Amino acid sequence: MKIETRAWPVIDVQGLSKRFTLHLQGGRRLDVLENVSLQVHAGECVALVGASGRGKSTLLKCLYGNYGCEDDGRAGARVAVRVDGNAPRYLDLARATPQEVLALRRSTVSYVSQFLRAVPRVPALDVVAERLLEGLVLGDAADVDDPRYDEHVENARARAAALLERLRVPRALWTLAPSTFSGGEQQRVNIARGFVKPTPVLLLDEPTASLDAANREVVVDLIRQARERGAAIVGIFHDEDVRDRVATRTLTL
Ligand SMILES: Nc1ncnc2c1ncn2[C@@H]1O[C@H](COP(=O)(O)OP(=O)(O)OP(=O)(O)O)[C@@H](O)[C@H]1O
Repeated sequence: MKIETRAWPVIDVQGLSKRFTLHLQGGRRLDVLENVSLQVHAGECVALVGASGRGKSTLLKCLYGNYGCEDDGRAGARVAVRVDGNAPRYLDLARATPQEVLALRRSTVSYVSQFLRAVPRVPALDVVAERLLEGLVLGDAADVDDPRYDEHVENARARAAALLERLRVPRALWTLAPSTFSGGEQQRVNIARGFVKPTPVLLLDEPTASLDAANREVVVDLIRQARERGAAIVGIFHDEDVRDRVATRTLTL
């Protein structure tokens, strides 16, 4: 489904601040983000730039709901959870319940983190396919009885396989759990998981960091295609060549 470009932003951050309180260090306070504003429309890719430690990854984690945002009643971050129809419906991340954040991740926001959090014993193919299975749980006794189970799992695995193929993950690895994979192989499984579902929002934390030139090209293509289908993308790309080719603008933190 192509998302129409509209006047309103899919991601709308207004005056966001984020501080950490280090309880084990006498309650020291780290002010990481100060009054950050960012609007991202469908089809845009905003690259976060700035020196190490300026809070680029922290901003992505706020948008993914990993980190709470400060809520002083005026500032905040919101993500449009309904992007069709005439008016967007936003989820305010400062006030969202854990269930709302989980639903947002299922339907709206995909996140490629720097490192894959590999679940022991789950094969690479299913790490990717799971993202497409909505509420179904692979192998769960109750779900196996669901009449849609076989068809859903087959479709999800076929789409996961196509993406792993495109990302050149050797077929012999698909049935193995990624915990023993090389850094680049793990990152490609991570990328496949992040891209397999065409969500309206994509958050990318150095998606090409441990990739060789050929795989970097595949990821550049995936990002451009996501933009073309209307995804709103925020990413960190230390490789300037990649950044220049995928980003529509930059935000300096
Ligand atoms: N959970 C946390 N608890 C305490 N401090 C944190 C936490 N997460 C991040 N920080 C601090 O926030 C600051 C910003 O970190 P962040 O990872 O967002 O920076 P960055 O701009 O992405 O850096 P880099 O380019 O090096 O990856 C750092 O000083 C970091 O130590």
